[in-house]
Amino acid sequence: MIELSELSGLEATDLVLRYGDKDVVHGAGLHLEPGRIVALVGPNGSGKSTLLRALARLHEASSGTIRVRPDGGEASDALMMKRSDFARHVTLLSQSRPVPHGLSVRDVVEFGRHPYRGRWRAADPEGPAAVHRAMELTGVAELADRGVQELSGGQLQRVWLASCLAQDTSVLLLDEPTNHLDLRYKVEIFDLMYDLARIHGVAVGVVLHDLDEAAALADHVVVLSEGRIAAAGPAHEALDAALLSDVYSIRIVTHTDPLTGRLRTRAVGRHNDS
Ligand SMILES: Nc1ncnc2c1ncn2[C@@H]1O[C@H](COP(=O)(O)OP(=O)(O)OP(=O)(O)O)[C@@H](O)[C@H]1O
Repeated sequence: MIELSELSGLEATDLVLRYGDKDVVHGAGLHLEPGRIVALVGPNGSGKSTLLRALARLHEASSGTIRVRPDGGEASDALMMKRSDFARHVTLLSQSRPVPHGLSVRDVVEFGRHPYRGRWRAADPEGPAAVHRAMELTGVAELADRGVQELSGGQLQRVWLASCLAQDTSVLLLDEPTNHLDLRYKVEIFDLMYDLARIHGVAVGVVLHDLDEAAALADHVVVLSEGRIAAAGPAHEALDAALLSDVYSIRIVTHTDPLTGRLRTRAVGRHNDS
């Protein structure tokens, strides 16, 4: 297991992100700390995926800073790091990935070890154990020799997650990771995220649409609206009913579940205003 003291998180400040000449994120900041889960929520098109992709250096920031502290020492400018060095510290499970042709599940999970192999396919003594562990954690070990093209959407999602886990990073970014998953795997992936944060000290940043899931899972919730951070903090603070109603343009009510003490939200439609 990784020592907590060796780990650091990722800190982004004042990120401006654009497509062409259109700004879609206007100066957002985010701090992902070791051992904690940050959920990004917000309406469609509010900039969640773009922000996550920028944190993973898959979308170039027009301005702003992203820093990571790879070895527990001084924070480094992530944008200046060598790609392979950065990939040892930060990984992203993105929303949609093309299905590779002719590859087995094991091949795809092993791809997660690419930052450790280098250009000349150098030895990666920890690779086999990391791949095995990632497949066990995500429940895909029994699929190891199957072609990824044969898999269901949910199985494939777990294979991609296994590939990210094999990368063995201290920052894990997940864009709607429970898409396509049935109830069992959804709960298991949430449990896994919790364990990765709490036991292994990983800094987790996750985009979720379900506000109740965000409230249940995250230490810190960030509400994005039209590319700006509308609220941030513990769920009970950030998920304010009036603010959410404004952000989502629909009436949203909240209450605290008396059994769990967790915040629950409900969008009130025209036919369920009871
Ligand atoms: N490739 C692209 N080219 C141009 N504009 C884009 C592109 N991708 C996204 N956008 C725009 O950027 C804005 C933010 O999109 P983004 O996908 O980050 O939002 P999101 O909050 O993740 O949305 P969703 O909840 O629907 O996944 C939207 O206005 C979207 O139309």
